[in-house]
Amino acid sequence: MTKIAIFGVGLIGGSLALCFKGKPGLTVVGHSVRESSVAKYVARGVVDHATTSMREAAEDADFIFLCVPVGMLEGYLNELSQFKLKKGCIVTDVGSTKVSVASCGRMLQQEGVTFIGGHPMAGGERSGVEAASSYLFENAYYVLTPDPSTPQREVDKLTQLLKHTNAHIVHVNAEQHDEIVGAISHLPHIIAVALVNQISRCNESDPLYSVLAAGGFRDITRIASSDPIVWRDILINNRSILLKLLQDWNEETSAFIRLLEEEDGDGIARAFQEAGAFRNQLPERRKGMIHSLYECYVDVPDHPGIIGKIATELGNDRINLSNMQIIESRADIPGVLRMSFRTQEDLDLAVTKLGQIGYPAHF
Ligand SMILES: NC(=O)C1=CN([C@@H]2O[C@H](COP(=O)(O)OP(=O)(O)OC[C@H]3O[C@@H](n4cnc5c(N)ncnc54)[C@H](O)[C@@H]3O)[C@@H](O)[C@H]2O)C=CC1
Ligand SMILES: O=C(O)C(=O)Cc1ccc(O)cc1
Repeated sequence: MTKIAIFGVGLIGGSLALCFKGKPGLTVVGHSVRESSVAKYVARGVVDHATTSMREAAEDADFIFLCVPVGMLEGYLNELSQFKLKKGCIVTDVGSTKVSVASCGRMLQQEGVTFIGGHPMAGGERSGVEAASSYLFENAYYVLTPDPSTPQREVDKLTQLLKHTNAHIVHVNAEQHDEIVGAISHLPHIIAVALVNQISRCNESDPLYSVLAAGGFRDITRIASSDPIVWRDILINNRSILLKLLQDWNEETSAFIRLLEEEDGDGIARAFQEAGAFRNQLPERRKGMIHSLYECYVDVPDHPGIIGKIATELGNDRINLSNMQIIESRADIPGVLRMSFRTQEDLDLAVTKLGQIGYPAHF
């Protein structure tokens, strides 16, 4: 049996565990510092076995995945370096930054043990094992950052195992990773949080802000609901890159201030044209870092029986609904049902099916 130990069975660790569990020849052990979490992992069927003992989880493992917040990785690597790990063991992490962990990985100087940094570029604003899903990484990029001295055989072993995630494995240099991910993921999280907090302050004097912010504003700021501890650690860890990016951001907003002060309509239109041209050529179908919302809406005037009917019809066609919610439900107005799916494919299938059964979807 190949033993996989997962430290931190939350959104990412739990999703990896679900990708590996039940596959022939693999056994998955989860580790948590808390007894109550250990019981929960087993009860939810996410792992084959769980323990609060780091030694028990690590010592005869073939693969060790560190899936804890970025600020904890150094401590975990330090502790692992005190144990006698199995010869041939591969230790990897899933942290959202890669430069600092690469240097900590060098602490694992045991013969036959290899550290390879990793980052599955998929996730979401929810956290904890409750949000874990075996579909999370499907069609997403999974970055590995082996250094030039890492034996190719070990990189191949990890790549082979990660095939169970159905992600697309890519190799990126750790420095380049942190710069790009800083720009396309960390900076947008900061901007979303700042924007939501700005509007929240407006809302204190006029609650109509939050009423009208339903829908579009809520959707474009989804990532502001991400886990505070996970994101505290990411931003602190990548702070030098983020400080530079925020200076560039200040220049972008200053340029807009000037365009408005000078009532430069052509300049504003040009900014939209340039942004649109770049954005329109971004790849659409592959899952990016910040995941898309695969959602549609259906009017349900007579909703009590119809919700069950729609769920059953989609289920019969094996279309996986990830969430379903009535967002208007008063006697005097028609109900609107919001349906969320995990993939574009499920959404496309659902839209076709809904049309066939007389409930055309809108977006
Ligand atoms: N959330 C996301 O979408 C993504 C997160 N990541 C990375 O994955 C790692 C784990 O993140 P998630 O699974 O989202 O978080 P999570 O909060 O769902 O899971 C974190 C796990 O670490 C454990 N843990 C151990 N020590 C902890 C401590 N001192 N404080 C808090 N939790 C502790 C928790 O019990 C939990 O099992 C992080 O390094 C993050 O940067 C990578 C890709 C996507
Ligand atoms: O909520 C989202 O869509 C994300 O941005 C998910 C995410 C969070 C952290 C990562 O390192 C990678 C992906």
